[in-house]
Amino acid sequence: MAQATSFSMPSLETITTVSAVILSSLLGLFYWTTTPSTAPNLPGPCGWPIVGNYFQRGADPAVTYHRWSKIYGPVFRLRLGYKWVVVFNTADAAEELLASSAHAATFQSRPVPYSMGKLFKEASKKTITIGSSPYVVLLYGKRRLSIASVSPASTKSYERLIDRSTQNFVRDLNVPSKIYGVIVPWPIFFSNAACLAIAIFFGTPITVASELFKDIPFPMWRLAQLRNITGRACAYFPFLRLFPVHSAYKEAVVVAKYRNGKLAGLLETCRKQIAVRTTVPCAVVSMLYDHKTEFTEEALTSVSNSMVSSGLVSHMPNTLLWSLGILASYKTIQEKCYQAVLRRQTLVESVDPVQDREDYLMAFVYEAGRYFTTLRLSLARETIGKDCFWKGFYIPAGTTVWCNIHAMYRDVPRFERPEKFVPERYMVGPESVRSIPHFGFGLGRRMCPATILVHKEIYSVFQTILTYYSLDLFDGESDFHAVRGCAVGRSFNQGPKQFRIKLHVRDQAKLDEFLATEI
Ligand code: HEM
Repeated sequence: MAQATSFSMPSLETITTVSAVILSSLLGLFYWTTTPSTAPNLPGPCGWPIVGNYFQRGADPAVTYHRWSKIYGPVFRLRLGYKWVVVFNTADAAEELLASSAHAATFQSRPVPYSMGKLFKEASKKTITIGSSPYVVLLYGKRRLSIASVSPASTKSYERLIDRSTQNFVRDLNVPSKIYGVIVPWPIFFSNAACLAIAIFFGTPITVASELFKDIPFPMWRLAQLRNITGRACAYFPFLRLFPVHSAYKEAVVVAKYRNGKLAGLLETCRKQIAVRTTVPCAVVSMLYDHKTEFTEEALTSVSNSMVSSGLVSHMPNTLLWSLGILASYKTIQEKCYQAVLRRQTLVESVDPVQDREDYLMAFVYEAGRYFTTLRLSLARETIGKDCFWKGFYIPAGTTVWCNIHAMYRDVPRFERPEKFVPERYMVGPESVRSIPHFGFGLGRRMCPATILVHKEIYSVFQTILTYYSLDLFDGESDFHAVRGCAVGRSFNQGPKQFRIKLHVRDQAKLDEFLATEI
C-alpha cells in the first residue's frame, strides 16, 4: 500500500529568508546589468553577476589590485556585491587625490561597515577609534588630542618609557633563550608591543601593563577582524545580515566592552595621579594638560582606544616581526645594523627619525615599513559631501576608497628597484635627497599621527636587542619576501609566516648588568 506523504508548511522565518535571498539576487542581477549612474565612471575589471569582483580578489588582494592597475590604470573601480569601491594604486594618484588642496577635503571621511556600525551601537561609542570614525563634529577635536600626545616634544618627554619598554623586550627574550635555546617570537613581540603602547600612553609601569589583559575572554584581534577591509561578506551582501550573528562578532563585542573598561580605568588612574602630581610624563599627560575640560569621558576613552590599538592589535607587532625575521635571515644587514648601534653609542644625541640620514638602523626601519607594508590597503576612506571629478572621471559622494600602499611603494618612478629590500635607498641616491614619503602611514588629512613615535620605538627595540644579542634564524620562513612570505594576505594586517630564532649573547656581564638595572 502506498504510504501517505506528510507535508508540513515551511515556517514563516524560512519563507522570509528564502524570499529575501531571491529578492536580493534579483536586485543584484538588475544592478549588475544596469550600472547605475551613481557608480564611479572609472575603468575596472568586469565582475560576475550579483557578486561583482568579490571572488576575483585572490589570496592577497593588494597584490591583485597592483596587477590590475597595470591593466586598468592607477585609479580603478571594483564592485563588491552592491557596493562600488575605488582603489588608488600609484604614489602620484594617491598624493593628488588624498593630499592636494584640490581634493584632500573630499576624501576625509571613513566608511562604517555594517558590522562596525552594529558594534558601535552594542559596545558604546567609546569603541569608535579615530581611525574607524567617519567625518563627524568631534573627529578633529579627537585628532587634535592624538596629535598632541605624540608630537615630537611630548615624545621626547617620555623617551624613558620607551627605554623601559624596550628593556622588557630583552628581559622576555632572555628567559626562553636561556631555557630552550630557541625562541618563538610571536607571543613575546605581541605582548611587549601591547605593553609598549599602554606604558607610553598611560605611563603605566611595565609590571602592571604586562598583566593588564591577562584575563581577556577572547583574543584581542577579534576587534580587528571587524575592521578588515577584505573580510566581512555582510558588508557587501545585505541579505547575509538576515542570518544569525556569527560567534566571532559576539566575541568582538565582549572584547570591545572589556577593553573600554580597562582603558577607562587607566585613564582614571592617570587623572588621580595628575591631580596629586605623581604622574610620570606620558602621552595622556601631554593630551590632558591643555584639554582637561573640553572632552567627555566617552571621547577620551575613544582617543585612548585609538592610540593603543596599533600596539594591541597588529600593525606594530607585525612590523617588528618582519624586521626581526629579516635581521635573523640576512647576516650582512644585521651586521650593518649592529655597526649603526655601535656608532650611535659614540654620539650624545638619540636618533632623530626625521633628520638623521646617516644611520643605517634608521634606514632599515624605514625600509622594513616600505617593503613589508603591514596595512597594505591602509584604512578605508570615504568621499564626503561632494562628488570628485578627476581627469575626466567621476567619483560620487559616499564612495568607499582604498589606498593600495603596497602598490604605491612599488611605484617605479618613485622607488628604484622597489622589489628589493635596500635600506641604503634612504641614505644615499635620489630617494634620500627628497623628503621621504612614508606612505605606510597613509597620507592627507587622515594620515597616522604617530609616524615619528613609531619610527623611534622600532629603532629603540632593535637598538636594544642588537646591543646585547646577535640573531640567527633557527627554522621556518627564511626568504622574507613581502608577498611569498606573508602569512595571510587577506587579514586586516599582514604579518610574516612563522619562524623561530636563536640568540647569542654578545657580552654576558653587560647583559646581566642591563637586566638588573631599573630604568
Ligand atoms: C607600525 C605601526 C603603525 C602603522 C604602520 C600605522 C599605519 C596607519 C595607517 C596606514 C593609518 C591610516 C592613514 C590614512 O587613512 O591615510 C593610520 C591611522 C592612524 N594611526 Fe597609525 N600606524 C601605526 C602605529 C600607530 C601608533 C603607535 C599610533 C598611536 C600612538 C597610531 C595612531 C593612529 C591614529 C589615531 C590613526 C587614525 C587617523 C585618522 O583616522 O584620522 N598609529 N595608521
